[in-house]
Amino acid sequence: INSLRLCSPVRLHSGCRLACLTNAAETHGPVYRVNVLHWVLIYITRNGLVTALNHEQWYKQRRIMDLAFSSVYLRGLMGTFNERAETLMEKLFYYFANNKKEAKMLHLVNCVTLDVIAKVAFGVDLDMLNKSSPFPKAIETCLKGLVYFIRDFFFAFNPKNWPFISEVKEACRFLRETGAQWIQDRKTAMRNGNIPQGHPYPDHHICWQRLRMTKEDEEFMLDNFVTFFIAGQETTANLIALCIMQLAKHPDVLEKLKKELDEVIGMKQDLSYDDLGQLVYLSQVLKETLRLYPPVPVTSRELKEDIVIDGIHIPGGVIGFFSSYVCGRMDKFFRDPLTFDPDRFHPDAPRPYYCYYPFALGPRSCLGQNFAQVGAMSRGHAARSDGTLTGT
Ligand code: HEM
Repeated sequence: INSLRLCSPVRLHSGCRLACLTNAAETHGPVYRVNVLHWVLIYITRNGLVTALNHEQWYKQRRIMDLAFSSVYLRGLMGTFNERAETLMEKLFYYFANNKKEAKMLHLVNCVTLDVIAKVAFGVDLDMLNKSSPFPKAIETCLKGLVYFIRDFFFAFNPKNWPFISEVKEACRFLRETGAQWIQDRKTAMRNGNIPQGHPYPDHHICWQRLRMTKEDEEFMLDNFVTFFIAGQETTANLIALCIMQLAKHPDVLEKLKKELDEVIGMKQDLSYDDLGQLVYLSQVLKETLRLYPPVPVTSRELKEDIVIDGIHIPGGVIGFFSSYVCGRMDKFFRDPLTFDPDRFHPDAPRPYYCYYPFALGPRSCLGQNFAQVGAMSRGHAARSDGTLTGT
């Protein structure tokens, strides 16, 4: 309410609006009603990891998931990362290059990241590179809906936008129904003591492990089903696509990277987790891409107590916004900030101090940070200087 009073009645700042909605969700729980003139709006906030407001609930989920994303666990996923990178390279080589066809890299890496998350998190084979599916479009539509909704309070009231809003609702429904179906399949498999064809659900898949599938587990899974696809898929795909774009613009960086890949990987067919640690320049290139193009450019945190920053008093209770995008482009923090220069992240260079946080900082920082980096790096290894596929 305070935020509403502070804002112009015609167009609410998305920040104030978020603050207001966050307060409401905390006070009234996951479903609440807001009356605006004669309109009744029902707000539903789910409890996926990114959006969980209740600390206890978040902490419980995060503890389970931290284990699932640990480096010990990620080691075991290298097979899937390698396999999907290989499929992408085959597609690029045999289909696009051999037929001299233009490849839309963002679409292709979207398919691969989707495949990887579905496989390692849920044990499901989608094979998006070779089969068409409504999945990528549904995720894109949900994200677009989210952005438009945050930008403009009255978006939903303009009849011009109603067809798009129906599309967003349909996309959300599709994602949740698919999630519910996967959970149902899993339960049936557990009940029958077998693993259905095409749905190999051994307990080491991220989201099934440690879950007994109580009603609460099911809710948790469904919320996180959407969370992982939204939080983990597009972000990683954007990172890879933007990195490819930068490499195309900077042949010198590409050459240096190829040299490193040749030296570290050579003709080896599969990358091991330990190989990744040696791909120092590739990691610098990815970091520099994230500096200029952070896939999550803004994050927000509610201040519990009053705080003074740079001599300015900020009262507790307000929502503070942090932008990795803005910090990453400030001359004060990065000299000549618009120049793409991976050597800024050379191991001997001074480390950026609290001005570089593409995965956010603190306890609510990105759960999938290592996962995303391993995923991006294992797709980088195929691009070697001899132009061959890995292993051929
Ligand atoms: C380049 C890729 C990625 C980037 C740049 C990124 C960035 C971020 C950022 C900035 C946050 C904090 C959001 C906030 O607090 O407002 C976050 C949270 C989160 N991310 Fe990522 N992310 C990436 C990939 C992934 C992947 C691959 C997954 C999972 C498969 C994932 C899962 C999550 C989850 C679950 C959270 C919420 C953590 C919590 O609140 O405890 N992310 N991510």
